[in-house]
Amino acid sequence: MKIKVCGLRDKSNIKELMALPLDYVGFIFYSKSARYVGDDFDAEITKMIPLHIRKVGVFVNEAAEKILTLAKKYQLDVIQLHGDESPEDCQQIKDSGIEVFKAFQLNEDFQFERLEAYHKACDYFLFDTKSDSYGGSGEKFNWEILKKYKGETPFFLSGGIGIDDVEAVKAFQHSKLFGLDVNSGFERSPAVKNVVLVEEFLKSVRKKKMSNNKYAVNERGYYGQFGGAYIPELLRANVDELRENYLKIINSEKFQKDYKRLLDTYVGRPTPLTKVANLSKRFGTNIYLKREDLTHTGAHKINNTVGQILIAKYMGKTRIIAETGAGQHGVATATVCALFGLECIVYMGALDIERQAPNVARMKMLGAKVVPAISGNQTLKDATNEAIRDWIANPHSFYLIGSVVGPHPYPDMVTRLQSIISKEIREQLTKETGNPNPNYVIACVGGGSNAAGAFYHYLDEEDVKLVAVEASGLGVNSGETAATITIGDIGFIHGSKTMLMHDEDGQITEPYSISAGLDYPGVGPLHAHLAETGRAQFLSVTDQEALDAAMVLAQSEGIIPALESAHALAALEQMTFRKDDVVVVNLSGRGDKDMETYMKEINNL
Ligand SMILES: O=C(O)c1ccccc1N[C@@H]1O[C@H](COP(=O)(O)O)[C@@H](O)[C@H]1O
Repeated sequence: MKIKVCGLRDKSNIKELMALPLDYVGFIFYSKSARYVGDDFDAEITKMIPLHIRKVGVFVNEAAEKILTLAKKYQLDVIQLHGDESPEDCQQIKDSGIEVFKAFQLNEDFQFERLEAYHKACDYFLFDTKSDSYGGSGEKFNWEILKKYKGETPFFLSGGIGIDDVEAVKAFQHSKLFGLDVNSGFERSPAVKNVVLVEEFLKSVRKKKMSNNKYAVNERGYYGQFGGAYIPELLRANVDELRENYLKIINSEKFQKDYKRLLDTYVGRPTPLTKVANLSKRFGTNIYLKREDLTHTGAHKINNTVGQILIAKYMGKTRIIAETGAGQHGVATATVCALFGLECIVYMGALDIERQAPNVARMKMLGAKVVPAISGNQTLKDATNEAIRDWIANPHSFYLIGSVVGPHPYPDMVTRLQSIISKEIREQLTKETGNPNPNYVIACVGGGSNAAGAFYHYLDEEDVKLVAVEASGLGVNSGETAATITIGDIGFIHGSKTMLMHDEDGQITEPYSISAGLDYPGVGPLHAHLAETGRAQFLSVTDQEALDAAMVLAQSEGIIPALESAHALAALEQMTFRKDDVVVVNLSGRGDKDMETYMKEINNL
């Protein structure tokens, strides 16, 4: 929720307010207002305002020429029009490249149809109370009226909002509510705000709503209708042992201390949140990359293997089994087994062993035994079957799964271990913009572990739009795809009920994507639930679109992304953003491992 504090002019008061996480500050250029900045307002005052706080000039029926002159002098980012300005007046300001807020004074008789002519000409509306003055009346209106507002343009709520309105504000819901504009309700005297009260208001309004756990796993291991533990009887004891222990261990102080120490000193966390200027310019917004590519081993997978190896140790397990497709999870598992001196057996389809020679060599160098799966298509699915067979035969082993898939508790356990990603994003954005919540979090989805981690702390923050990007391979209808949510159905795979791709006989189909990490015929049950409830938007990106996006990032920012992450980047091309949106893309891994593919697929490399 964006917060604007309006009606400022006193230099020392403004200085104090600048220490608060505000989004907008407003200056009244209407001479009949008690908050009028005055004819000789010092332009140095607006210059000292940090760039991330946007400066709004408030005008009433003023000539466009004068507005634009003052906008230049005071470096205003936004013009708020509070009089009887027409859509053409708004458009004229907008055409000059400045953002426009148009204020409307509401009462029960307000005709919302009036707004239709303004949508194109305004960036935001501001709904204030109908009064004899043009604004700043300190009067509230009945917010219920806004149920009638069905327009596209997001709005600020305004009109006499004060510290006593915190609960009402938190309870008020409207899909187009963008921010709050506060003014006379926080004044010591005209144009001088009570900084302590403003700070208290900010904290209370932004305090994380008590999680309603709408998207969390329930005690039976389900996300809505998805999840559960559909496993052979022979596996029951192993899975139950893990289910009974994982939360106790993860929540223990000792685990938290050991896990944090490893994340900080071995994995290399926190990973940076990089604002990418050239990409931001390209998409006309503010793009940040969460740099999982900078972790040890070069991808987010290590957050999970470090956590699971600790859980295995605490459970007294000495033998680790894993399956791997392209070898990345195998390498991350072999890495932590080497670190902890544990036996490591990695099952891998015989065909994948042939295709992924460097990763096979890495696993061997790290001391793991790589066992070929020679049944079926000799790919990931067959490797998983072998790993499960091994687990049944060797119950003292720990089966280390690499994504938010498999029977409960794996999806929840892996999500929690990856949630460090969104925990850090929140902390880093708070420092950077004053607000922990971005407008968008975008991540690629195969099984879905990097996306689950990037989404986790935002699941109940409905103002943050979650975007999951699947690999559509050669196209969603080409038969050569991995876009499970887009073309799949409900079914059962790897011990859980979820969405998967299957043929007419119900057989799971072989997925295809240029990116090995997205080449999976199912998706974690959390993501199936996010898709079904509409909490996350699912987009799909072809091989070619991902390759193009990888080139754009490499050549505009000097970062070569993993092919998986390139899918998340390519989704930017399918979306439209506002100038002041904050967009976080989870850059799940680095591109070194994909150089062979890039060299094969991109001309002149
Ligand atoms: O604040 C003023 O004096 C003012 C004068 C003329 C136009 C707009 C003005 N302020 C805006 O009015 C609303 C509501 O303020 P309040 O909370 O009721 O005091 C707000 O958008 C101010 O930006």
